[in-house]
Amino acid sequence: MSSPAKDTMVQVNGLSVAYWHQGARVKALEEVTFTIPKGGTCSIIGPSGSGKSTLLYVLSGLMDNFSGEVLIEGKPVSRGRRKTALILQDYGLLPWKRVWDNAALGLTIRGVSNKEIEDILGPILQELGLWELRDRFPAQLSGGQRQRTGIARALALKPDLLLMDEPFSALDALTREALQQQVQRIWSKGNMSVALVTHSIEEAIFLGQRIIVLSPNPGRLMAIVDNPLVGQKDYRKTKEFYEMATKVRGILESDS
Ligand SMILES: Nc1ncnc2c1ncn2[C@@H]1O[C@H](COP(=O)(O)OP(=O)(O)OP(=O)(O)O)[C@@H](O)[C@H]1O
Repeated sequence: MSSPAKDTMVQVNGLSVAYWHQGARVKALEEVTFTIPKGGTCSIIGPSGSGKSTLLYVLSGLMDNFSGEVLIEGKPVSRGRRKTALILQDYGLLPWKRVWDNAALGLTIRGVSNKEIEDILGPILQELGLWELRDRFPAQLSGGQRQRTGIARALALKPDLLLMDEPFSALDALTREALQQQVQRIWSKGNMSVALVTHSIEEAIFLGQRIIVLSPNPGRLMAIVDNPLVGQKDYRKTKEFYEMATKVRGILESDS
């Protein structure tokens, strides 16, 4: 087993995953290798079917049927890791619970006291602009507000590894950009490692210090692009952002 550096949060070595479907073996990922540093953000981009969601399931510990090595903080990935949080596309909100209770759900399940929940959740809801909406039900929220509630729930658990599967895909362009900006601010505080799956080249570049590019099915590693200007003011409007988008697009198109 290789020994990861102390500043590495995620280390993936030669990861391959296959599913069985109607008696046939369907390859999802083949020999994928990369790392995510502690406190670093990483976008995972690739066409439909390139194994992006599969990769997140493996990192979350939900899927253990793989070959290769997956280490989180130097230890083999496991389902019970309490400091890993996963946010899925449908936000996972319970329709009969108010914003507050939906955001508190993970803490409630862990048996955290109401007093402690208040102390943890208050600042998070404030930061995400949800405080005034805390008594609403999900049906009374916009898509962006629902997504922020899902993010609040994950942040309340104080994860050191946050995994997000296309979290903004259902949102209109402006809401999406505003929310990207908001999560970028939270992440830039640097105490969390983040892996974000996306179809969007723009989103990958706006949010990931490192961009993992996967090939069409089965997903192989096409490139790891370092994106050091992430978080820079008005990055989206710069020449460098445009050049980075052209570079990532070129890599994606080189295998289609
Ligand atoms: N439960 C399953 N059984 C059989 N095959 C599956 C299963 N889940 C995924 N696959 C296949 O594995 C491959 C990778 O799927 P995955 O959902 O990880 O890709 P993706 O890149 O996230 O796709 P998308 O961008 O469309 O969400 C695809 O070919 C898919 O059809």
